Amino acid sequence: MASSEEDSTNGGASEAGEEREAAGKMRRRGLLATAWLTFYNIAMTAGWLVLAIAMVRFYMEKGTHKGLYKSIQKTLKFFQTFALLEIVHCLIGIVPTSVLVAGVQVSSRIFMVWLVTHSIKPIQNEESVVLFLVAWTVTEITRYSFYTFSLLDHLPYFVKWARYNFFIILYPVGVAGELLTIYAALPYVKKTGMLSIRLPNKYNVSFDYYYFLLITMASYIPLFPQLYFHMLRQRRKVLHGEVIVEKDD
Ligand SMILES: CCCCCCCCCCCCC/C=C/C(=O)SCCNC(=O)CCNC(=O)[C@H](O)C(C)(C)COP(=O)(O)OP(=O)(O)OC[C@H]1O[C@@H](n2cnc3c(N)ncnc32)[C@H](O)[C@@H]1OP(=O)(O)O
Repeated sequence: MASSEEDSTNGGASEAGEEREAAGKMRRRGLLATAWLTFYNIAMTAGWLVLAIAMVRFYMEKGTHKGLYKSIQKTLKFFQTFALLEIVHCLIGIVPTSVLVAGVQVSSRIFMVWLVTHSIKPIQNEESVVLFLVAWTVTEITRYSFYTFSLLDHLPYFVKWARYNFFIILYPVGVAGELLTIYAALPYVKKTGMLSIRLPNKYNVSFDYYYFLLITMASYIPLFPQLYFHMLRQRRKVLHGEVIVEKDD
């Protein structure tokens, strides 16, 4: 497997430059933050790997996706909820990712895990759930191993390539899985009135979860392209070295 060093076109000079850049990043971030991020990324890579293995094993043993979500839900909830720390990392400035970009990405996942798939049991066996689970799992194994290897300053070129190419397919697949799952939940939510607050009540407030789901689905239309084009810009910057002047995300 080629390494980032092999990837360089300028041989030794560029290699030394990369090492200086990595050392500079570590100094700016601090030893404690670097140690924490290394632990965090290794734990998250391991967590999503466990999830991937569990999914493959389930499918090989049962030959169906029915029951898959139930069998992996605890691991999924734990690691996806743990990812809330990513917003904290941005807020305290130990990673340079935009709080807004990370916030939209993580909160939409938390929403899918807790307020859709966990709460609406009849949809747990939908094929669309498998679609987003597979997209998320492959993405996260690649992303967290990319961060880990980068922090350790030994990034294999394949991991870098995968981080900035897989998303081209996996992002639309994941989003399609999420939207189809919410869509499948709509009739059940409408029929049961779950998670909704009806008037009259002593607080005089009403909330309709059915319409909330519709609004959430609609919000993918402006938000998803922004995340996708953000990733395409990152791809050009990291893989092709283009200098990109980013507007505030
Ligand atoms: C309440 C309800 C709300 C609902 C809202 C609904 C609307 C939602 C619409 C959108 C829905 C999206 C749903 C998502 C679906 C899926 O995920 S499908 C599967 C495919 N997904 C992807 O491919 C995800 C791609 N996204 C990402 O990779 C990131 O999450 C990102 C934040 C969007 C992009 O990140 P990016 O700007 O490229 O930067 P980073 O990778 O974060 O890197 C920037 C620098 O920061 C360093 N860094 C970041 N994190 C770490 C870390 N944990 N450890 C160490 N370092 C880190 C990174 O190395 C970079 O450093 P430099 O190299 O120095 O720049």
